[in-house]
Amino acid sequence: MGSKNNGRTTLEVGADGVAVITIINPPVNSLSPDVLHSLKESYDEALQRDDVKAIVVTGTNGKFSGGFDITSFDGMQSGKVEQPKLGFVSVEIVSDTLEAAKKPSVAAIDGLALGGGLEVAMACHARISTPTAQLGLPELQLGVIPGFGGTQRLPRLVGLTKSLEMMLTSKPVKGEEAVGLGLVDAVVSSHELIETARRWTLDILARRKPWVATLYKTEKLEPLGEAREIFNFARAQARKRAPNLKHPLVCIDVIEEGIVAGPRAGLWKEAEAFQVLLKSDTCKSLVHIFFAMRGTSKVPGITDRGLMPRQVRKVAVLGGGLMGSGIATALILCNYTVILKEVNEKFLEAGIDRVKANLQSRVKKGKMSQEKFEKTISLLSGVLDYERFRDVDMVIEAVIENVSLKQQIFADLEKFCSPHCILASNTSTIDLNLIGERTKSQDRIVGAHFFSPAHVMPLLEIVRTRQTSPQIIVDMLDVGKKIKKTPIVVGNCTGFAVNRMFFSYTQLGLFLVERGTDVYRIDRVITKFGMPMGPFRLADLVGFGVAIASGMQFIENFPERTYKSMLVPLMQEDKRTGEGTRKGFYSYDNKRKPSPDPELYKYIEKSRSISGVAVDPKFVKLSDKDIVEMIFFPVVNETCRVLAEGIAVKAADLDIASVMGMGFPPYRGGIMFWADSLGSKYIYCRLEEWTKMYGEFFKPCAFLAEMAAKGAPLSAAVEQAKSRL
Ligand SMILES: C[C@H](O)CC(=O)SCCNC(=O)CCNC(=O)[C@H](O)C(C)(C)COP(=O)(O)OP(=O)(O)OC[C@H]1O[C@@H](n2cnc3c(N)ncnc32)[C@H](O)[C@@H]1OP(=O)(O)O
Repeated sequence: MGSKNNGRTTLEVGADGVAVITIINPPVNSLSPDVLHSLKESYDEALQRDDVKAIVVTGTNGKFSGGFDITSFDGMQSGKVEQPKLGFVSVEIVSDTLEAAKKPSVAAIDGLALGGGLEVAMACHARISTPTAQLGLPELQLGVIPGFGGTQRLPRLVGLTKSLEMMLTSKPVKGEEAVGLGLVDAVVSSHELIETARRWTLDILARRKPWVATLYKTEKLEPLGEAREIFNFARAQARKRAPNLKHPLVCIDVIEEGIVAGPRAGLWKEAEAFQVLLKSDTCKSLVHIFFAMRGTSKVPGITDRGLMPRQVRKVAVLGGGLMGSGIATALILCNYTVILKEVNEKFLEAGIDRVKANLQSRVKKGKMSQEKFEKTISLLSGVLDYERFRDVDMVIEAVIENVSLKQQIFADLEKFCSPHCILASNTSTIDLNLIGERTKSQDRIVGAHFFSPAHVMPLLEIVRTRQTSPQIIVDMLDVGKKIKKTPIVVGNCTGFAVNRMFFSYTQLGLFLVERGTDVYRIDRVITKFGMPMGPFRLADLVGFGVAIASGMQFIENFPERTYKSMLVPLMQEDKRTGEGTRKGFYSYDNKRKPSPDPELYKYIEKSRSISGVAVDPKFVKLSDKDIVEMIFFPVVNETCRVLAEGIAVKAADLDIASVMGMGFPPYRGGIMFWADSLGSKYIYCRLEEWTKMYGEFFKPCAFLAEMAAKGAPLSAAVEQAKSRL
């Protein structure tokens, strides 16, 4: 199958006649083609040897297996690596060698058994796990379905409803839940795991415990009529949740085949579907996102220097507003001690109340116990001055966007904090060099740009200036990881990476509306493309105050590519500023449900007349494809500039920025990956055509022009991007 030597299994036979087969392929013991071959060989050997009575399968270093080796997907997709013949793993190895073996086997699961890892475990005749082990079939998050028999065995162990939930959401269960579900047979601590599994397999041999071939179990399966209803419900849910995705529906079909036509038929249908889905654009995009997410914390010149992150124990947050309180919440949730500073008692109390409310909402949803709430909130204390800042390891400033205020704060911080303290600002627009102008500490000033609500949104932009020291970036990356954010390291400029993309996105909506495209149609088309909401619904949600403030920054810094429409200011004049005022592009009822508002057309008319633009029938009848391209190609253009200016290290980081910061659909691989699927030349030509018709605003940047001329993909251009850092 594969050519690279990539992992193996070992076989050790004890005096009790139990052979322990151990999967070894760090870091997660993934099932590479080599591991799978070796697993078959170890099994064949154990089955042949007379001194082996029974088998235990386990993984090295406290991890059973993280599943099929995702790094081998690329080779199989491009045809560089030969795909295993149909059914080789699921039928020949997993079913006909492991499950059909004449000697009993038990899986000893610690750490994780995901995807193919759990599928191997389910083919054993029993499973023992540790209470915290994670067991799941997360293949759908990679655009494929379980391919080693998981679609057939999981329903037979836990029932249809739970197995569908586990596969369709890709969420694992912990060992302690798994035992209740029937997925594992017993839960024991790590140090008892192998011994218990050895005894268990000998007990099976002696018929003191059942010898179960899961593929043929039926008692957990619902009767056919009921099963059909469950499938139909699951299909309706899958269509509603992700209308553009086919593989969840394929997964349901494959499970159904096993119920209707028997598990062997199900296995073959699964094998065929897996091979087809592996080559789909959705799978390629989602696998790209998987690796891109893990790649954002690998920053050339920073994380390859052997620097170790310093320990951050205590963090001070300045400002208890929406952002500051969200940041404080994110920190205490991950066990950091936090001091929240405000300017007076009233603001301080309000800030602490916001943090409490953030935690309480978890308690209400049953995600946090009252006891955990008390323990978490005890990590937070409030102050009105800098006295207690002397022993903090990091400060995150999150006050209003006012340059002189921030300059004063950083000058004060330099006086009160220790010289090792990291000085971070949550500014979303202001130049960090300006913020640190009145200090001598430029080397430890860094941007920590959170997205609202900060305790929920997964992205963190870490902004570095030319002076920020690599150690500070390494420290920030570590804190980011500990508070469960995906960090992207970016350079210092107006709007950094995410807001620059966002700005193009919202502006183009205004351009189209002034020429006659319907507001609500644009939102519908963009939602159908896969964004969580269209640009107008989003503007309402965020509130026009933010849109206007960042708009001003862009007009100032990038005037040649700012579309100047009066629509938003006109609405603001009438106090229509979005969801907060119950009226924006939509009107909102008591439950904040949006509906189209005919009054909006009055404002559109007025802004058209100010801009001197007439309705163009072409724009009234624009196709869905044209709407998508006119909204997103300028975003691609701006993203190219961000890359070419060296604001981002690599295109894949911008894919993650678009997915996690903007809500760009991950199954399209992020903005640059999607652009490359269409081709740089095509995007360049369309932008050129629009530039001629509608002005400089659409003009493709030099980087895009260069890539188009070479016929090169935008994401292959890392070397060309000259870093400004
Ligand atoms: C036919 C079958 O049905 C098909 C399959 O099995 S498809 C695979 C199904 N399995 C999965 O989807 C699991 C994917 N992995 C994960 O969710 C997480 O990596 C994890 C929960 C296993 C570990 O998470 P965490 O401890 O945070 O470590 P994380 O940084 O994600 O991973 C550690 C390293 O292992 C790699 N890795 C994780 N799972 C892998 C896999 N299945 N194959 C290859 N590499 C994998 C990661 O890329 C990362 O590599 P890096 O250090 O070079 O960046």
